[in-house]
Amino acid sequence: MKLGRLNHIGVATPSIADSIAHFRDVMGATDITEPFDLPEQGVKVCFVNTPTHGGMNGTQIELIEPYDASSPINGFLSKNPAGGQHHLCFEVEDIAAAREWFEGQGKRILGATRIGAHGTPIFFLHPKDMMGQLTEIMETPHSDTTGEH
Ligand SMILES: CC[C@H](C(=O)O)C(=O)SCCNC(=O)CCNC(=O)[C@H](O)C(C)(C)COP(=O)(O)OP(=O)(O)OC[C@H]1O[C@@H](n2cnc3c(N)ncnc32)[C@H](O)[C@@H]1OP(=O)(O)O
Ligand SMILES: [Co+2]
Repeated sequence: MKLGRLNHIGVATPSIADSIAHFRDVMGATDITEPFDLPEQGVKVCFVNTPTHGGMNGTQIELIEPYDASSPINGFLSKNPAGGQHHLCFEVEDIAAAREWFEGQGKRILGATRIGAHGTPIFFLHPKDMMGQLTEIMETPHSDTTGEH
């Protein structure tokens, strides 16, 4: 396994609208996507694009707000009512090979591999097996990927 690009930092928030105002007005963000719903993932999502560097897109801040009462982030927000850093997402070239690697390492994978907010396959690794860090693994978007973000 080779460490891939840090695609995004997931930040849970009770209010995407408040977080957008914060990143725009306090942090000076100029490139923020329109929020969109991912009901199958239980979240409303919005991306704050950070500046590019070395010709590469900057790591995104992925703002996530619970979509409904069954959202997987409700537990986190009940413990962290103001929100905060929720997960890290690293890119891999081959999601199936990555899944095999982490299974071989005895790391708990949370649910099936599914299509994430970038339109490519993703899975999550349990924080308790990942040094306390909820970790998302995402297949690198390629030019033919249908992802919108
Ligand atoms: C997929 C769309 C988008 C994308 O990028 O494409 C996203 O990233 S959406 C992100 C939201 N979806 C997920 O996070 C899916 C995976 N997450 C889960 O299945 C749950 O959140 C889970 C199982 C990690 C935690 O669920 P919950 O908090 O309800 O369970 P527990 O209270 O039993 O938590 C167990 C244990 O883990 C600690 N915990 C929970 N969340 C986190 C976290 N984000 N970072 C670190 N640790 C976390 C929690 O405090 C418990 O620890 P304990 O010491 O036992 O109290
Ligand atoms: Co994510």
